[in-house]
Amino acid sequence: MIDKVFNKSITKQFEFDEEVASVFDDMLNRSVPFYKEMQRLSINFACNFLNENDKVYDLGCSTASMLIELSHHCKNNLKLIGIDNSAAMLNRAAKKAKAFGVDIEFINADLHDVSYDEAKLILSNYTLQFIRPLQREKLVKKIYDSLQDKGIFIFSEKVISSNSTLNKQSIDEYYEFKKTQGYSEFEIAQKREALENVLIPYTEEENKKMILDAGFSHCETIFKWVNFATFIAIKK
Ligand SMILES: Nc1ncnc2c1ncn2[C@@H]1O[C@H](C[S@+](CC[C@H]([NH3+])C(=O)[O-])CC(=O)[O-])[C@@H](O)[C@H]1O
Ligand SMILES: O=C(O)C(=O)Cc1ccccc1
Repeated sequence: MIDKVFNKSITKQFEFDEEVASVFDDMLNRSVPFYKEMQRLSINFACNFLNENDKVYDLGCSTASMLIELSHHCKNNLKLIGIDNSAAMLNRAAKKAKAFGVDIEFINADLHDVSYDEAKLILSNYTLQFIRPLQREKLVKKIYDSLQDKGIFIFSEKVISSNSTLNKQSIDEYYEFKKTQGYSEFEIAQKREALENVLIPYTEEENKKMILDAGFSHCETIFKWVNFATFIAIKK
């Protein structure tokens, strides 16, 4: 379904509710520049590290697009687990996984409340940005602790620039992108307001510092378009 969520006047904060879930795949494809390319690159990098029966978590899996694509592209059998605190998202995720014949365990919970088993790969695309800063650092430490040795954390985030001129230009560039995707100025402004204080982006440097502070030995940006970035972190 086509995303028209912000075509009408909205006064509440952004939420991953039934209405957003029902149009989510379209929303993400039209709101995240090069979403499919980011997904393709993340999967290719991930597959190089994965072995038979490895455990993979997707934190904030939404409608499970990433896990379904991963299962299609990796030659190994994987144990896939998707976690999200939106029941509306997981309903759609379960239906999609079934339709594509992919076996995924879904956990409807807050990312802070889950105790993670040891995993080879943890994915989290565009989800840490919704976690309050102090909690975010704690969650990343938990992610680090849950990974096996040589485990991998691949995540994507909307980022800001520490240079205010470039930051403003980046926001303008992103809004031009949204216009090319068919969003009106009204829809763009409404969503911007709804996301205020809900989506809290870090700079690329702050993201890397958070990762290294958690104990990871390496963090690399594998993809970046203006204010959207994908990182790969390696546990020694
Ligand atoms: N504390 C939390 N606990 C659990 N889930 C959460 C929490 N906070 C947010 N979420 C969930 O994180 C997801 C973020 S969307 C991820 C896209 C996906 N990764 C994709 O690549 O398709 C990104 C976006 O919409 O920008 C939503 O499904 C929330 O319900
Ligand atoms: O659409 C936006 O303005 C964004 O910043 C990206 C986004 C995409 C999907 C849900 C929330 C935010």
